[in-house]
Amino acid sequence: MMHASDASVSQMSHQPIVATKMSGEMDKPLISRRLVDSDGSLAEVPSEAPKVGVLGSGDFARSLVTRLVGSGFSVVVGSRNPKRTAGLFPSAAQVTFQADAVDSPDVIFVAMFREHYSSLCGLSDQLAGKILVDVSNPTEQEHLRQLESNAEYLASLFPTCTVVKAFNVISAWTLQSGPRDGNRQVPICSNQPEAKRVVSEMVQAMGFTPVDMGALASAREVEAMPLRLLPGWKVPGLLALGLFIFFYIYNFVRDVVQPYVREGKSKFYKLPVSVVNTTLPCVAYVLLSLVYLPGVLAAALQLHRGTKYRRFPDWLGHWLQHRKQIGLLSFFCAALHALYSFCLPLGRVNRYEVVNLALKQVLTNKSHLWIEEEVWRMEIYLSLGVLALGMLSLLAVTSLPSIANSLNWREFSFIQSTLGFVALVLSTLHTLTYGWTRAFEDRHYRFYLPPTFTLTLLVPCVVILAKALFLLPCLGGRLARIRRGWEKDAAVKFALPMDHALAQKTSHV
Ligand SMILES: Cc1cc2nc3c(=O)[nH]c(=O)nc-3n(C[C@H](O)[C@H](O)[C@H](O)COP(=O)(O)OP(=O)(O)OC[C@H]3O[C@@H](n4cnc5c(N)ncnc54)[C@H](O)[C@@H]3O)c2cc1C
Ligand SMILES: NC(=O)C1=CN([C@@H]2O[C@H](COP(=O)(O)OP(=O)(O)OC[C@H]3O[C@@H](n4cnc5c(N)ncnc54)[C@H](OP(=O)(O)O)[C@@H]3O)[C@@H](O)[C@H]2O)C=CC1
Ligand code: HEM
Ligand SMILES: [Cu+2]
Ligand SMILES: [Fe+3]
Repeated sequence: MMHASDASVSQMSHQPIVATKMSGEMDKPLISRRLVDSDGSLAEVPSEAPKVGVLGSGDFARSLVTRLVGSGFSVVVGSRNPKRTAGLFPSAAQVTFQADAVDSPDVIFVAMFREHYSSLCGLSDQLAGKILVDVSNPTEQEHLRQLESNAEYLASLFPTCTVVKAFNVISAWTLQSGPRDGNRQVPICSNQPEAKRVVSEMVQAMGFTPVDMGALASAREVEAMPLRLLPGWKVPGLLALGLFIFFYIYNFVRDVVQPYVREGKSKFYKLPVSVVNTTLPCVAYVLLSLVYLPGVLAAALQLHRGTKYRRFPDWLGHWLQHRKQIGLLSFFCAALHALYSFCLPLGRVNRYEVVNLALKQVLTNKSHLWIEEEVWRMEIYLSLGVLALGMLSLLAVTSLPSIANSLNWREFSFIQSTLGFVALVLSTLHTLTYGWTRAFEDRHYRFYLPPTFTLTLLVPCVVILAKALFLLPCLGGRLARIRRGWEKDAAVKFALPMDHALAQKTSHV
């Protein structure tokens, strides 16, 4: 049995303890971190570092051993070919044959792949009664194919051992560099609480945080954890991708196909920058409006129901929870849009167009090209775009946990809710001043398709109008009351169990 503190005590004072063994009990360190066990009984001060076995000599085994040695454990590695592999391990670790390695430690890490577990069956007598730690990760295909988790499979091969699932979510790299990089949490499960406690304490001694996941039946779930790639981002990511594809095709048809079909002009040069820079802002803008739409829907639902004490439908609850990801994706697209916009004047296209225009003017003998309205429109929409992006950057910065933690709840919600909405309004003005009268001019309808920006305006305008409506005293006051707990049917109805049963019997609504 070993404790986190046992391990760290022996790590810090390994030498003195070894020395005291020879010179007698009196010379033991006066202050030991753990003289009394949690149950009140006197705990033995460990006379030597706790011993741990590791089977396997691969990447994971090497990192694990390095970390274990660094955390004060005495490690013995079991390899099929110890001569060849000994050089790969820190010199403090003992590397020997599998059969020799499993004899003395009570805890043995199995750092091998599932398909090789059965090769250990010859050791089952020696392993009897010990704790086996399963660190394995299935691949996606294996996980789908096998109903039984790797850990349960190991347990079925060694019924006399206690299997603990742990460390599979930690990469070999994180193990080696210590818990400074990457995830600190190590989910643990096992059918035996005592074994789970022993391994939890080792996890802690190694600088990680154990998370109890219950019985070994949860191993399948624990093994699925590393397979999940950015769980909260899947739906928002697909949404952004879907919008991108839609708007890209739409703009491709309008800006490239239509001129080619109708006038035989080749405008394929627009594909890398121009079409992308018409697509990205539309995606950013629509995503931004989708961040604020669910709040409006929630408010409308509360107004309609006259209470806030009823659960939102699942789709709305889910949507509300994914706003952060949708918002950050919107920010990402908007930032790319800004960069692309800055790049537009750098392209050849721009230079040729400027020169051609200049030449045309010379030929038609016009000297001063200056359209006051165009100038103002440009200046204003650029300024609005920059302001909107600035606001969004503020939201993005405050979504970093370290910064969010330094704000109080009101500050955070002011930035996220109020300034975020201001960003939506600024983006709308940016889009409107960019679009200007284009929506009403026939020549901008190519193949009867309206200019792209007109498509994006629908949702944001609904959100802005709804927010304005909620500011009206009649609706806003009611909403504020509902959110403070007021209910439409003010009298709270108490139903005695008997009444309830009666009501059920009599009414068949
Ligand atoms: C770049 C960027 C980064 C973002 N980062 C984050 C982030 O880090 N974290 C995050 O959460 N969001 C983030 N978002 C999403 C978005 O900014 C927030 O969700 C924002 O709070 C939404 O504002 P809202 O006014 O629509 O909704 P809410 O702030 O939810 O409020 C809507 C209204 O409903 C009320 N209300 C809210 N919840 C309840 C409730 N349970 N019961 C009763 N009334 C309620 C409020 O009082 C408010 O009046 C980000 C967005 C962007 C664009
Ligand atoms: N690499 C990583 O970042 C992570 C790995 N894991 C898990 O750790 C386990 C080991 O992974 P990793 O170290 O990367 O794999 P490797 O292939 O690098 O190592 C596997 C080791 O298994 C040993 N072994 C024992 N019996 C056999 C056998 N019959 N055939 C082949 N090898 C055998 C070998 O050691 P020897 O030749 O000395 O006997 C070998 O070094 C896997 O279950 C993996 O899912 C979990 C989390 C992260
Ligand atoms: C530094 C910030 C920004 C700059 C410099 C900028 C610049 C531009 C430019 C130059 C255009 C015209 C593109 C073209 O000619 O095809 C444009 C259009 C547009 N911008 Fe921005 N913008 C910025 C920020 C934003 C933000 C934050 C949003 C919204 C989230 C946004 C949404 C749009 C939209 C929807 C269009 C119309 C696209 C179309 O239909 O063609 N912009 N912007
Ligand atoms: Cu989800
Ligand atoms: Fe103990």
